[in-house]
This record gives sequence, C-alpha cells and structure tokens, in this order.
Amino acid sequence: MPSAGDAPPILDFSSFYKNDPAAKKKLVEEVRDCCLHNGFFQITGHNVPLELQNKIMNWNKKFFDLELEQKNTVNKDTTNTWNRGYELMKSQILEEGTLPELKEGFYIGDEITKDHPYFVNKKLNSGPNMWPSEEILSNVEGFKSTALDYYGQVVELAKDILKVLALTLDLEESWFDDFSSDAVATMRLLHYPSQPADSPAKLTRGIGAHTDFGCVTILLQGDVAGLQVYDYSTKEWLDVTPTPGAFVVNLGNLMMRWSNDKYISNLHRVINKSGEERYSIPVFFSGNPDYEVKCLPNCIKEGEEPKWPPITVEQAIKNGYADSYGRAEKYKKEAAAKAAGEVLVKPGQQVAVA
Ligand SMILES: O=C(O)CCC(=O)C(=O)O
Ligand SMILES: [Fe+2]
Repeated sequence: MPSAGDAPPILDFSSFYKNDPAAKKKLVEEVRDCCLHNGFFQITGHNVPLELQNKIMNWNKKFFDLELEQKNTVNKDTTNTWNRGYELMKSQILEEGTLPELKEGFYIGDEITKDHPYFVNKKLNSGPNMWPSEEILSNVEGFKSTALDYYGQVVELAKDILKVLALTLDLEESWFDDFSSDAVATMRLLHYPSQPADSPAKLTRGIGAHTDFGCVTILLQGDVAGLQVYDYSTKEWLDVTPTPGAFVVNLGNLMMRWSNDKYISNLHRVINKSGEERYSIPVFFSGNPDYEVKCLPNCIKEGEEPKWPPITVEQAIKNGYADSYGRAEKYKKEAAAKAAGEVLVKPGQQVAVA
C-alpha cells in the first residue's frame, strides 16, 4: 500500500497479459491500493514499444521547434471547433491565481471524417486532425503515421487498464466494455519551456495544480522532470521522476464521480525549473460520449444514496473544459483592463498580474 510521502509506485503490467493468476491478483491489489490512495501509479511491462514512445517524442520536439507562424497554420482556435491542432503558449490557467501556463500543445485524436456521426452530431472533440503541410514539416506523413500508431496503442492500453480497474471493484473484466467502445480519447503533445529565472516562482506554472477531467490519463514523460503529485497528508508535492518506458497512469474526475468518490482523482502540476525544455504526451481517455455514468456497483453501502446524479461522459468533460479556459480568458481581460487603468476586480478577490 503506498503511504504518505511515496511517489506513485511502478507496477509491472505484464502480469495482466500472462497466464499467472497469482501475479494478476497481485497487480489488481496494487492498482486498487493506488486508486484508493491518490489515483496515481506508473506501469512498465505494457505492450507499447519503447521505440514507438521514442519516435513520437522525437516528433513532439520537431513539431514545437517550428516557428510560431508555422505552428499557427494549424492553430486549433482558428482552424476548427473540435479541439484539434496547435494551442498557443499561455492558453490555460488550471490553478486559480497563477499566471497563464508556460506550455504549448498539439492536440491529436482519432482521424474522424466529416461524414462520421460524431462529427455530424458535434460530439466531444470529434473531427479530422489538423496536420501541418509537407512544406512546413518535412515527412509530415511520418509524423501522422507515428502519432496515430502511438495513439491507437495507448487507447488499447487504456482499455486494458479499465479491465484491471473492473477487477479492482470485484466486477467482471468486461464491465467497462460498453463505455470503452467508440470511445473518445485525446492526446496532447506538450512542450514546457524552462521557466525563466526572473519569473515569479510562486505564480509560474508549466501546468497549474489540477485534476484531469476524464476517466483515465496515460502520460509519457520525456527525460526532463517536472511533474508533481500532491500528497494531502503531508501537504507536500511529490516528484514523479521520469522512468524510461514507464507510463504514469492517473484517474480523472469522471472515474472519481463514477466510483462515488471511493477512487481518487488527485491534484498534480508541472513546474519546469530544470533549465531544459520539457516534453510530455498525455492521452486522456474520456470514453463513449453518450454513455451515462452513474454510481458503480460496489461503491455504495446498502441504503445510501449516490453522491452524484447520473451524467453523460460528454457533459462531464465539457463542464471541466469550460472552467479552465474561462479562467485564462478572464485573466487576460482583467490584465488588459488593468493596463488600461480600469478595475474589474471586486474587493476581496485576488487576481495575479505579471
Ligand atoms: O506534462 C505532464 O507531465 C502532465 C500533464 C498534465 O497533467 C495534463 O496535461 O493534464
Ligand atoms: Fe493532468
């Protein structure tokens, strides 16, 4: 059982694939302990090849090495409404009161054509990807095939992790299959520049303290540290040191709600003080957008009411987005107003301005 002050343990996921009931049972118990403790663990022994992880990480660097105007040819805010493509530095504030975040992103998902029902019905994050042209990024086809291969393999891994999660709740391994079929998942390539020495340390974030909105997140860290998980009992931030080949897995708010708050969606953040560029790739597995999430079996005592009413996957995720982007917009408006000498802030309300 992880205890206070421990970083997320590294578990050997290969026990899930082997025909060794005792080893599988041990894995299930370890995962259950982590879900109850802070919803974070790391895995090795999965089926995603190290070579593919390295290849997508190299493309990650190549993409962000492009000039800003080149990246802006696939800017997600000017080219589409379904959340694919390039996201500018400082677009999000996940932690209230901190500065816009020192990270830029590139969003990729399933290649959904414009005649697909998810696109036609404007489902969550569903539509064609935005790839730069060959003139801008040479061998863009290589980028595309690596990204989609990696994405597909990590989505399969997410489904396997859900099978283990079902077992942790004493449910059939297939319990999450309907939720996982035709699932929406979004991957973001992330680049965190090293934070400038003169930036206000208390307010500067690569990504501010937050919990993830979806069901389960599978994160590949490059070789530069910066990810931290909050430990409520010691009130300390624990470093999650990158381990080659390992994925960091964490539960999101949807899983916490679904389990009636039995399993934890934990606060985490990134601060890059390394002096080096940091790259990472989270894949957020949201699930089937129409699936209705209501209190899981074995997560409620007899005679008790569930803490949360049912909600569709789509609605739950959209609620999360609205909060974080709204905050960055509000910040920018207030900063602009302040520069213009206006005061929008009510007494008692704190706004951080650089
Ligand atoms: O980059 C990382 O290590 C973490 C990213 C993260 O927490 C997120 O994108 O939600
Ligand atoms: Fe996160």
